Amino acid sequence: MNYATTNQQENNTELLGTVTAVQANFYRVRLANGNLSTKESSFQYLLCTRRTRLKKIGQKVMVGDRVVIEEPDWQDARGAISQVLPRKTELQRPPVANADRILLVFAVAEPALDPWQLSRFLIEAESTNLELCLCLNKCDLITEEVRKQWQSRLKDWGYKPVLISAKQQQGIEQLFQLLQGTITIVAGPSGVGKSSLINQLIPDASLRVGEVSGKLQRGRHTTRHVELFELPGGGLLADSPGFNQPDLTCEPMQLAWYFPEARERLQQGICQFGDCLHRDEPNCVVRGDWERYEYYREFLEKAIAYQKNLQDTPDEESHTKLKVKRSGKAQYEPRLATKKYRRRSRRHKHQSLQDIYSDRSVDDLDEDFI
Ligand SMILES: Nc1nc2c(ncn2[C@@H]2O[C@H](COP(=O)(O)OP(=O)(O)OP(=O)(O)O)[C@@H](O)[C@H]2O)c(=O)[nH]1
Ligand SMILES: [Zn+2]
Repeated sequence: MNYATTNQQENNTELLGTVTAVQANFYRVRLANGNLSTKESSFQYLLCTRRTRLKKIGQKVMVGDRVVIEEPDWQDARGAISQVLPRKTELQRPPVANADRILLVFAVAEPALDPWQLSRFLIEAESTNLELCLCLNKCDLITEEVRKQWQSRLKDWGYKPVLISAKQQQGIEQLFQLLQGTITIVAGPSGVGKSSLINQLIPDASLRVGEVSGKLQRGRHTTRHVELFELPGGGLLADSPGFNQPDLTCEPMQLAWYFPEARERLQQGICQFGDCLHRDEPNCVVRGDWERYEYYREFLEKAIAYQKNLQDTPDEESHTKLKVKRSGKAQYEPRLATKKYRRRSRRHKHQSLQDIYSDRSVDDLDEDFI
């Protein structure tokens, strides 16, 4: 028995922890023996279930959630989650609660840095409203001059990138400082060096693989599966398979706010029309001579097309839907046609979005989807 930790219970204080992985109905919880910024990474983990009461009230438990644990069984490292503390932030793709920041990783070469692709990812990251840190990797492959060119170009976009080389371990210390004591989600396209960077940040590979249960092992590339890994200097890091194909699913009216250049203009002036989409409207403060304005126009058309498609064809895509019963059994049922004149509930709209953009498989489903 671990007396050091049980003391917390004897003192009548709650046993608190952070959920670092979720699979089916099990939650791996890192106990809070101190705060996130502690230098000692001697955290204890419990494999927990969720109290029936939480299921009944529909309280979901997400990775990143701060939870209260009851009846810890120290011998078998088990427990039960009895309460989920209020979330600071909540992200759907990847599903992470209380994340502080997105660390968007791109490479300056191999593959070549494509401003259009970078912008797609930036928009996706901006739309989360989390703090955004842009990290440019593989700086060992370019000259000082090219480095400066990128820095200056990105400054005009409104970003101050952290330049690193995971291979030559340059700039890693700067990132360590930044990530300390916070929950960060790593995102970026394939091949830019995310894994190499994570290996630098968390050199002890055993920290990256769930030790509690074989079921919690890494490597399931579904948008639903996400895991938090402990940084040796304190803080938690999540890889984000669900963040790798950004779609322009935001409200067209919101899009301009996700471009720092446009945001600045909107903060300094007012368009004549309240519903200005900053295309050809008279007296628009956003339209103008800034590098990414053309991207804005292009992304806007995509966002409009996406919203239109969502309104027109939510039910025609599939004539069946997956229904998960209270017993946990899943079965396909015919979809009912949505009556054109019936207003769809917000909850329904929300679910449609998720259905279209999650690649979850039947065995990923749990009772949260009832
Ligand atoms: N020159 C150079 N190569 C790097 C650097 N970082 C990573 N690489 C190489 O880039 C390739 C891709 O690196 P990964 O870490 O697998 O990239 P990733 O982003 O995790 O890729 P996915 O797993 O496909 O998402 C590997 O061959 C790495 O050796 C760097 O700083 N400099
Ligand atoms: Zn405008």
